[in-house]
Amino acid sequence: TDDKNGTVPTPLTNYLDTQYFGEITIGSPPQLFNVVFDTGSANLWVPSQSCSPFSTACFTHNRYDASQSRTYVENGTGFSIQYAAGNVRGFLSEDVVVVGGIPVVQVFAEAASLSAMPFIFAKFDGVLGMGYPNVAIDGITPVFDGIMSQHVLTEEVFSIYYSRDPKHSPGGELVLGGTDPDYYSGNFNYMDTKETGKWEVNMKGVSVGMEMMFCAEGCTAVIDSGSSYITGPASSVSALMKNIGAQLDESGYKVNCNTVKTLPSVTFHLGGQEYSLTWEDYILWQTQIEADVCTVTFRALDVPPPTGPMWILGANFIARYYTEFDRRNNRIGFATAV
Ligand SMILES: COCCCC[C@@](O)(c1ccccc1-c1ccccc1)[C@@H]1CCCN(C(=O)[C@H]2C[C@@H](N)[C@@H](O)C2)C1
Repeated sequence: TDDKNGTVPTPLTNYLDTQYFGEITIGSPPQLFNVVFDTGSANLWVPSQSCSPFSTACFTHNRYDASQSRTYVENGTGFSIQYAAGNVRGFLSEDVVVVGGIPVVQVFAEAASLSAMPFIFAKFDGVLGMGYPNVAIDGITPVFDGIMSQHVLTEEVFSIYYSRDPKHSPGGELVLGGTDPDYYSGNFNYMDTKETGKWEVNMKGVSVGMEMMFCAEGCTAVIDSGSSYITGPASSVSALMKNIGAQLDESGYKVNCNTVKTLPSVTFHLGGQEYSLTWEDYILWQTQIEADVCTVTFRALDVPPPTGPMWILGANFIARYYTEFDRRNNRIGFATAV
């Protein structure tokens, strides 16, 4: 991979279009970890060597061993993070983290306990939050802020490409300091983030087919590279699922695979532009032995006001629209992914 603005792009792995992650190293000599680059959070954590052998989720992943690193600095402050599903508990440590070829001395969390659900299903080891400092737990300076303060980036931006087809390689790419023209076509359309210091924007509405059906009076859209799916208010998502004839079962909304090609586009009105997803973008078609399964990659999630009501645009959106996260201008840019 050639050099882009002083950094090396990080190729990402795409696991079944639902988990995207890439490699970083921590410590000297470097210890390898696969992490989700998550714009919806702002902390770095990886499983710890000191985690209990009974913590299956921890035991089946790469673990950081402080005793093997000559650049390790003890901290010991407690740490815990609660996700929509799952939680992580541990303690803080400091060491040299290398992301996209750039070293940064970083305070991160060693996870001593990981909830079995959902981390036993994780194909990655940890999470590297790419969010703003004000959402960082314990006020820890996030990795990207540590990199920006070194003034090695041509532009204070990072960009994410997620592939749509697990068979293509690479499954995605993170660029620090720029964008990668290999993965988008046309121009970027930009929109300012809300003043909250989060990767979220004002959305003007959500249409199904030609009809504006949701968020007509405006709402918030979070652009979240750490979410597999799109989430929306439960009332809106259930109305949308009813409209496309989807049934909710224990693992999400399903549609009959032979109706899929007739499904309407779902359009998100952001920054004066319309971003449409077709069935190819929002249906996960899994060929199984007995019958194919077609999962709708939308989930209901109610976030109470004042934060909500909100939609979270995750990997299935980013896979269609190559995304540039601009910390210099506090804006997000979308271009058509190729
Ligand atoms: C694109 O790749 C996405 C990675 C998968 C995310 C995820 O699907 C997952 C699946 C299996 C095992 C673990 C995790 C997982 C769990 C927690 C953190 C990171 C990954 C998450 C499942 C629960 C809801 N969800 C979030 O809240 C996410 C929302 C996001 N902002 C994070 O903070 C947590 C997404």
